[in-house]
Amino acid sequence: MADTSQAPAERAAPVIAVRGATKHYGAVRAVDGVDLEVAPGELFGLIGHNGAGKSTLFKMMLGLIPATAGDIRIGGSPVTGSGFRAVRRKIGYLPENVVLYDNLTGHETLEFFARLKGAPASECGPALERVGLSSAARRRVREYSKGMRQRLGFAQALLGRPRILFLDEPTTGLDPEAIREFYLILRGLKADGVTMILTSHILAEIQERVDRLAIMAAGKVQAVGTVQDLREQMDLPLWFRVRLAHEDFHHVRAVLGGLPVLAIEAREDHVAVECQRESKMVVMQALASLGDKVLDLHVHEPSLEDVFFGFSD
Ligand SMILES: Nc1ncnc2c1ncn2[C@@H]1O[C@H](COP(=O)(O)OP(=O)(O)OP(=O)(O)O)[C@@H](O)[C@H]1O
Repeated sequence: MADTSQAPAERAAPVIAVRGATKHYGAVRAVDGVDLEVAPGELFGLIGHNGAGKSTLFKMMLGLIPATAGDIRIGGSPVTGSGFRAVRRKIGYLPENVVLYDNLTGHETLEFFARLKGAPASECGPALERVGLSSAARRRVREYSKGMRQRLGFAQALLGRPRILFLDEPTTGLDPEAIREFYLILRGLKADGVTMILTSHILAEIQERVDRLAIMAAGKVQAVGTVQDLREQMDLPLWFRVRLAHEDFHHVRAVLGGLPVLAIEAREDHVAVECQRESKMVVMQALASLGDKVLDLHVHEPSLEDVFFGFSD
């Protein structure tokens, strides 16, 4: 099987290249020898329990805190070098806790950040519109809900038309519709070739949306790859959910006789069949041999949550 755990060498040089990144706070190994590569235009997820080291790694990658050891390059420039200043202009960052000034309006807030970034003030209106805050642009931030504050934080990250986006828990406080809109924006940015790395605790949310992800635990990267790569690395069993007419349930047992299945359970309106991944096709063929008796058939792959607990526990 192809190794997609790291960006393949034949692809363009990685936008983010982390080698042996380490950050110690006294005895705490917040980040402990992390290697990571993010390819141009990739949407990369970083997941892990509270305190796993995600935000610390983000800050190191942005050159905001010095590493105890290791080499971190963004766009080929070491984040500690003088050349990083130019690269930084191409980076947008949404911190975990974005600091906003309650007395400013949403528009004034963006004007403030635009000045800091050297971005034209003309970008502020469109950025607010992009995150759905146009109608609240003249209201003071003190009146903003949690989700509106988060959107405003995202809008500031978009100022200056960044080519690389670091988004630390970007969907915290967003309602389901706003989360969907947020990922639509990311999809548009990805189509424009923007490279993005984001953290999230909502695994179901990022499962279908990131190209690859890394699972961090205790400062280390435990696994890297696509969701499917990680499923295969964990070798978790999968489930078939077979719906038949009730009187036909016994046929399932009959066609699966002698096959390497882990469990067959008759449920209220279906039969659940569990097997290892390598047996998936033989089990599927056996079930297909039931022909018209099968009313419906679903394969349930392990979720990212199943995989996550497998790697991080
Ligand atoms: N400035 C600091 N001084 C001392 N310890 C720190 C500091 N910043 C982070 N840590 C420690 O480093 C470890 C990693 O913290 P970090 O904030 O990077 O985790 P995280 O994965 O982002 O967690 P969360 O999901 O809760 O945001 C934790 O044990 C934390 O207490």
